[in-house]
Amino acid sequence: MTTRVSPTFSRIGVIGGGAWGTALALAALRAGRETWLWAREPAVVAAMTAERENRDYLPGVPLPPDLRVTNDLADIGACDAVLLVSPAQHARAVCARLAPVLRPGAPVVICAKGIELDSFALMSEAVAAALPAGTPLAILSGPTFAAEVARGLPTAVTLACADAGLGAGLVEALGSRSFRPYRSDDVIGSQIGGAVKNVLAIACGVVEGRKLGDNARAALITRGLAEITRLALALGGRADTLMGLSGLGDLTLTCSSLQSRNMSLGAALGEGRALADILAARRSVAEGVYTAAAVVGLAGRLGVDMPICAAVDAILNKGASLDATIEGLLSRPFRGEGE
Ligand SMILES: NC(=O)C1=CN([C@@H]2O[C@H](COP(=O)(O)OP(=O)(O)OC[C@H]3O[C@@H](n4cnc5c(N)ncnc54)[C@H](O)[C@@H]3O)[C@@H](O)[C@H]2O)C=CC1
Ligand SMILES: O=C(CO)COP(=O)(O)O
Repeated sequence: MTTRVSPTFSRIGVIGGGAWGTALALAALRAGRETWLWAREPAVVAAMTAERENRDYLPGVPLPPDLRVTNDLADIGACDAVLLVSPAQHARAVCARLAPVLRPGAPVVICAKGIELDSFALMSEAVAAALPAGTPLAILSGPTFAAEVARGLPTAVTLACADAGLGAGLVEALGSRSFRPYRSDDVIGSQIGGAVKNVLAIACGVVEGRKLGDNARAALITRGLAEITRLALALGGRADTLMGLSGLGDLTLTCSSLQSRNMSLGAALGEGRALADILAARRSVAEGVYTAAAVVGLAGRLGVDMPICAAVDAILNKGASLDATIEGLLSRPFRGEGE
């Protein structure tokens, strides 16, 4: 159902004291909202409160005194709208903890990018199953390195919501000169771009690490977009969404910069480092590592061909050799570009 009047949201709660949750909290503050940031680790809350900096996940960015930091989910549940910024594999569990304290009718904006490993559920499905029935949901996705958003550099995102009035209210609440949300009603398509581009960024990182060249990276981006679009269409998303910020926009960003945790992980793999060693040296999440298997499972269930994602999954999870997997991709039969 579409609400007629855009609701106003004066108090925003952000779940997730990682880089992106912290950056989004700063964006909400800049938009003029009272903002609460929940971090899971008491030590991170204590450090953010005392030092006014998130040294663990977003070092070097001062946190203004009016950012409220909390370890109590009830503070978030009392807000007018909630941004969910936990890693995708933990989103369902965090929502189960939020559910009993969530203000009835408060919308939850999903900002995590990924597909659940065990269930192959999209974030909207996993989160809806854990929250009270009827909780309004929206998706925020797009080309957004947290460190740049945190510094107030110009950024545009897709904000997708089935309810146009609610979507417009959330855009008003979160938007500012430097953080520009564009409305959409495609909650499926806007999730697929953000989830799958992380897997493709690992592939582009491998190309970088193996020194296969810029042509190969452009080919992967383009054929990767074809894979994303096929999956989104099979799930009921729209192709035009994938040509927008949450699709092409995010794919281009993440596949072109070693600022991306996914691309840099792929580059390290391409240089010959072992996945376990790369992961052991990081605290931050590289969602593509988990979404690779989920996307391949989901695509298999739907009969969608996703050879690049399957190649990444084979390298990460099935012990496939890098060179043999690259050779396998290059030896595929020639086909029409639109097939
Ligand atoms: N960092 C970025 O530039 C962007 C990140 N995102 C997405 O935002 C989501 C969160 O990523 P970041 O903030 O970058 O994370 P991060 O890598 O900076 O930090 C890891 C986060 O995971 C949390 N965590 C670890 N174990 C957990 C558990 N068992 N339950 C709940 N939370 C747990 C930590 O508390 C921490 O907040 C991901 O889905 C990511 O793809 C989306 C856009 C930009
Ligand atoms: O989602 C992102 C940019 O839009 C962040 O990408 P990484 O998680 O690969 O750093």
